[in-house]
Amino acid sequence: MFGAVLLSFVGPLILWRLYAFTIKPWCRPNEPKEIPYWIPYLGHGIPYVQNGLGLISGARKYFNDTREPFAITIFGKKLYFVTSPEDATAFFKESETLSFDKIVREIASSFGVSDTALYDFNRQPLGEKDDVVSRKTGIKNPHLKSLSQLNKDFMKQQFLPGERYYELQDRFLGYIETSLIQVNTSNKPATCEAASHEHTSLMEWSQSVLIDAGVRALFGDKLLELDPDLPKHFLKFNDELWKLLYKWPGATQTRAAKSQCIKTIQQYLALPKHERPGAAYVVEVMEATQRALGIPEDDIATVLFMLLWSTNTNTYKLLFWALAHLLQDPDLLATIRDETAPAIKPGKGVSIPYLIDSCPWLSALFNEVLRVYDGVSSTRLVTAPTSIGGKALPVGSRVVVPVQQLHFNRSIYGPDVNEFAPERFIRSKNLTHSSSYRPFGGGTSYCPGRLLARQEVSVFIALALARFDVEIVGERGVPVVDKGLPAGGVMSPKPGEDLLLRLSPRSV
Ligand code: HEM
Repeated sequence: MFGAVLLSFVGPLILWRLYAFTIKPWCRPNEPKEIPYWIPYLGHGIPYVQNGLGLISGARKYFNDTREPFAITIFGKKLYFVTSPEDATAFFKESETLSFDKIVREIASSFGVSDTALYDFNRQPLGEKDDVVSRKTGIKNPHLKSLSQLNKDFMKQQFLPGERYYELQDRFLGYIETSLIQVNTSNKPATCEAASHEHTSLMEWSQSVLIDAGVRALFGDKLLELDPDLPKHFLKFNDELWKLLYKWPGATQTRAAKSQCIKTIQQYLALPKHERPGAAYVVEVMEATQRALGIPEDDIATVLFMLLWSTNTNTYKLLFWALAHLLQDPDLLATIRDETAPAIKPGKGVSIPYLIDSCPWLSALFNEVLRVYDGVSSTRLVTAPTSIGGKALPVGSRVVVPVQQLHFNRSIYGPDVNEFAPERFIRSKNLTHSSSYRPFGGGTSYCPGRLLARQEVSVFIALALARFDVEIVGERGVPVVDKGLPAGGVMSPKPGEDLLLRLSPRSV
């Protein structure tokens, strides 16, 4: 009896598997091959959440490392993965049929932006008379763009060099500088909640200085006055955002952290303008244009929270890894301390052009940290028939470039690909222009914050080395990275992996 039931279940399963993974690929050679699985719908969902990077590397090797696009089914969705540099370039160029906007829309929905607001955001005005945003705010919109398209322009105006950018840069870097000036009696920077009275956690140091600067540079000081714990809620949310994106059950605490941040931004928005001075252009213009469209305040707060998230989600982790490696390498530390010293002029602040153009080892460290720890997976929705690497991608499917597959390509980076070796960027000056180096994506969604991210990390390191002798407490190697969770950005260390530091002021 049991045998018959088993057979009636197993028989069709074997037939289905034979059809899906042997016969169908044979009949349709122009479609990407798929990694076989046994349980329909589930596919490789669990291994993806447990060790997504390992699963993708395993899949690439399963197909003999040809780097042709391949597919993996994850919880009922078939994702197409692109891992060769040439295909990644095609992916970023193909902005017409591979839509990033639709993915942003899904992310916005996971953040809690309402369907009505999303509709308003993505609606293109039919003509000048219908262009309410332009009429009410005076913002020119000759191409009748939707508000979500205009937002991209606002972000570029804010984060790419120009008058508005320099204003933000001064404020951002000014906050970092102030945070690193004050040292209280227990030898820790004033803004840091250290792990003990004498020691500072590297992660807390990186988080407290950069998130504080990030929030203040965008919103002025008011937001942190309204909720001094905002950075804590933000970090809780940031660590677990993947649960919302993957609709993971039981993400109550993640939702609570998100709601807390949004509630504070809503309180901020409810204040009269004169009580919340110091907001950046991008915050002001996003608020004004959404109000013009009649978008409710809770949606405006959620959209501004997305802005806060996109500007702060990665950089503190980048700084953490840069310092974690630097502090284990006395020669590199001495080199970077020497080369950055001329950038710091007492009373005149830090010279950014000097740090960026005349400090090759600092740049090499920054580039190598991004190569090794950036776990970004650029994702697009296929909106019209598209072919990449000679393989047809079905309309409605998702296609992903997992950047780690490019950054650990032995044929590009050589036999030491698995080593942390900043000198590779000194040896090969053009490596950052390689199509296999894409920490900030590419094409129309090329990260507008890439310059600011580099400056934040560079200024922090230069000032920290000039102002402190930084020692690691105890015998610890570089913390172990958590490759298990679907990071979606710069990866975190595994829980409990951190470095304790002792900071002693240097006489400058
Ligand atoms: C280590 C730091 C950072 C990394 C690794 C990073 C990475 C990326 C990547 C890969 C994308 C493109 C996503 C895609 O095409 O699928 C992106 C987009 C974006 N990034 Fe960054 N980013 C960083 C820092 C920043 C900072 C500091 C800001 C703002 C100040 C920022 C703002 C944005 C925005 C607004 C977008 C969306 C652009 C669009 O919609 O076209 N990022 N980032």
